[in-house]
Amino acid sequence: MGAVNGLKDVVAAESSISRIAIEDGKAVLEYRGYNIHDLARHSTYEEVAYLLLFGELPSKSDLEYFSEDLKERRELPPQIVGLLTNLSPFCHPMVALRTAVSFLGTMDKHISFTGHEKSIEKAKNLIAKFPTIVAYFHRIRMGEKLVHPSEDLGHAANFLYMLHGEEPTKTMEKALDLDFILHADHELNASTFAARVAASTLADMYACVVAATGTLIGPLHGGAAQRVMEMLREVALPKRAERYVLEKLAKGERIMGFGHRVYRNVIDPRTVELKRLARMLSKEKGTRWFEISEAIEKAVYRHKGLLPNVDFYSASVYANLGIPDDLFINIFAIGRVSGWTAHIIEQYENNVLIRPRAEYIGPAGKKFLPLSERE
Ligand SMILES: CC(=O)SCCNC(=O)CCNC(=O)[C@H](O)C(C)(C)COP(=O)(O)OP(=O)(O)OC[C@H]1O[C@@H](n2cnc3c(N)ncnc32)[C@H](O)[C@@H]1OP(=O)(O)O
Ligand SMILES: O=C([O-])CC(=O)C(=O)O
Repeated sequence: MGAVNGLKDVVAAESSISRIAIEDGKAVLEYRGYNIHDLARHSTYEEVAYLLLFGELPSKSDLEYFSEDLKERRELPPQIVGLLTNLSPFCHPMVALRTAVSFLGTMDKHISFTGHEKSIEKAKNLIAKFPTIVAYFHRIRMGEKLVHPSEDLGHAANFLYMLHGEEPTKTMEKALDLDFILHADHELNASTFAARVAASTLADMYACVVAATGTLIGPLHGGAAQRVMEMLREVALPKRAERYVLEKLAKGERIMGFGHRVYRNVIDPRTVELKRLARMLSKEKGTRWFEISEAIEKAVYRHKGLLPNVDFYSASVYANLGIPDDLFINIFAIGRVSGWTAHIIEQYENNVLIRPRAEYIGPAGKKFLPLSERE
């Protein structure tokens, strides 16, 4: 059999974490069997993180315990604060996050343990500390005083509090919580696959999450949302969307936030939720980001037949939450770390080394010439 470049449509692992299917012409996304729309409407990110890690929805007391546990793990060791302080202020916040994850590994005496209990501990630590790393690095680079984690606020509200230095409104809190839920997992996307490849060698969880954060940053994956925002700023007015799209397509360039490896000709169910959220926030904040986005969506569909992916409406959601453009990928990572760690644990617990083959297409059997004889 020939090579399947990009592993397109190759089923490369068994997993019981998220299910993507096309049923009756519509895309369905479930986490551990629960539909994303139900989770979006009725749960919180903490509930979803618990579901992804433990496989079942928590009881009320399980959730209280888990949420408290996460709160207690939020603060960063002074060494990590020192590291963030010493990074260059022009370091991309995703590079800062990746570096901090690696550094956290140096402080874990049980770094190489891959057993269930220790892995859950590491996962909870990473989920709890990701927002603090992102908010602290942002405030440090802006020359602002750190805002320490709150003991009262939930995961999403606490992040906005640490970032902006003031408690968010209920609408902002709910919006970011919903965004985290929608980004929490997505089967074998590139960053999760990278994490699983690392896990399949029994590398430590920090190494796996470093692989995932390093992969998410790429513009064909999580990096697209930041580029979407650059596009929204460049387009600036809904009436300019059509021309922008036509010019891009004529040059053979990709429009960021459109197209998807799995959702082909069907709308990503997360986009439906994010579009609703983007519309609501733009109205509430009185911005034009939603209008511009919708005009671009229509033009791209008209001229290329492509649908928006999860990164597209995320951009205007984040802009309306007052999040700087270069933190967009980090916001994705804060949501996705629960999925990454759940996949790493699943890989450890049913491990087979991931090592596919390549179809060799270079020259073969060439005669070796010693250096002195080469021209
Ligand atoms: C969280 C996430 O990772 S979601 C994805 C985020 N990434 C982006 O938004 C970046 C823009 N999108 C893309 O580059 C692609 O759609 C990907 C990488 C997401 C998926 O790529 P693939 O599954 O490999 O699709 P592929 O690259 O083969 O594209 C199929 C066709 O659609 C075109 N196409 C796909 N996406 C786009 C786009 N965003 N803009 C313009 N054309 C596109 C391709 O040029 C190709 O056209 P052709 O058949 O005329 O050559
Ligand atoms: O699944 C993918 O290929 C990309 C994606 O939408 C995600 O990671 O959320």
